[in-house]
Amino acid sequence: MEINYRNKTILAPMVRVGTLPFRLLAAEYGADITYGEEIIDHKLLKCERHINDVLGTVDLIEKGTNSVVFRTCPEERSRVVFQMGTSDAVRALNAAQMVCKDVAAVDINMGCPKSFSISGGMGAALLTKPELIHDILTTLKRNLDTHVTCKIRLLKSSQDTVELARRIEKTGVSALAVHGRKVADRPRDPAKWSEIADVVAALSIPVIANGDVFNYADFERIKVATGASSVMVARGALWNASIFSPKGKLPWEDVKREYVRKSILWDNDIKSTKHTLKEIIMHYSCLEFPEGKGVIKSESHADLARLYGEDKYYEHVNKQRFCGSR
Ligand SMILES: Cc1cc2nc3c(=O)[nH]c(=O)nc-3n(C[C@H](O)[C@H](O)[C@H](O)COP(=O)(O)O)c2cc1C
Repeated sequence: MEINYRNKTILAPMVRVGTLPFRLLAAEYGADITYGEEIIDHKLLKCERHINDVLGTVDLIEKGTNSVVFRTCPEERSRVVFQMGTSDAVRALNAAQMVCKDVAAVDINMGCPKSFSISGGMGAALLTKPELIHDILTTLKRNLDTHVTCKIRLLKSSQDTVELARRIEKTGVSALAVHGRKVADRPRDPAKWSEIADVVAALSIPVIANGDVFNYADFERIKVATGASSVMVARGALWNASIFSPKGKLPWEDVKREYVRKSILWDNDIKSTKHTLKEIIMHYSCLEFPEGKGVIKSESHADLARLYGEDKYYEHVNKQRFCGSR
């Protein structure tokens, strides 16, 4: 299925946040492309693909468990990007083949600075191995009938980043996302939009600019500053997914409630729902207050539905499921 990377607003990959309900929420507010959370190839290879007739979803479930590693639905097929962590071309291909028919693109994470990624030779560890990057991306490109992209961080100098970006472009990827921070930078350090601009100027494929977009107006600002036509947002969307709406942000309480409803509807992993809610609450309020304590104590979506006064909706969804439709 065709996905066009020019002039797009994009939900960034976010671990434990970017599951189906959050992606659908962002899309409802206007996100054109929505990335899933990073999933490691080893984990995907332990999964089986299931059609979930009750929810109308495709689920990748870890064998021998009930754990849903990835859930998607036909409604998002044309815009969902599956992001993978890998350090090996053949393993990446085997894993990608399990999902490529259900998603619009496969993206390789080359920016994660966390030690679990680096120690496994994944994420930002790839940035210093251009040969391996080439091997992984060309193997995927040659063998998959879907878009292949990757997401990088900035290297030590702008010249180094541009050199790597040029090598990546030669592999035939459809787009390159650039997070405007270096591996050692912290999230509070400002993203270097000028160094993203250097990459945009050097490439002809679409470059997706990422870093420090917190309002709808920032989409235009980063486009002007970098020359990139597409923009990716992580924290700005996590805190208020209606950032994608040209009409302006909705109150965060309303967005949070809609997220709870979608999590109930799509039977989200409760850990992911709680994690996302906690992140939102911590940004605007405090986990010590009754709402935060209530989220921490909740063990199921039934508990969360009670907390947010959505018990009727929860009952309705369950009745519908019992009757055979979502
Ligand atoms: C909660 C959270 C989880 C993240 N998980 C991922 C991930 O799975 N893969 C990835 O490439 N980047 C991940 N990132 C990095 C973001 O995609 C993005 O590059 C970074 O936050 C900068 O964008 P921002 O300034 O809009 O937040 C994550 C960021 C956050 C805040």
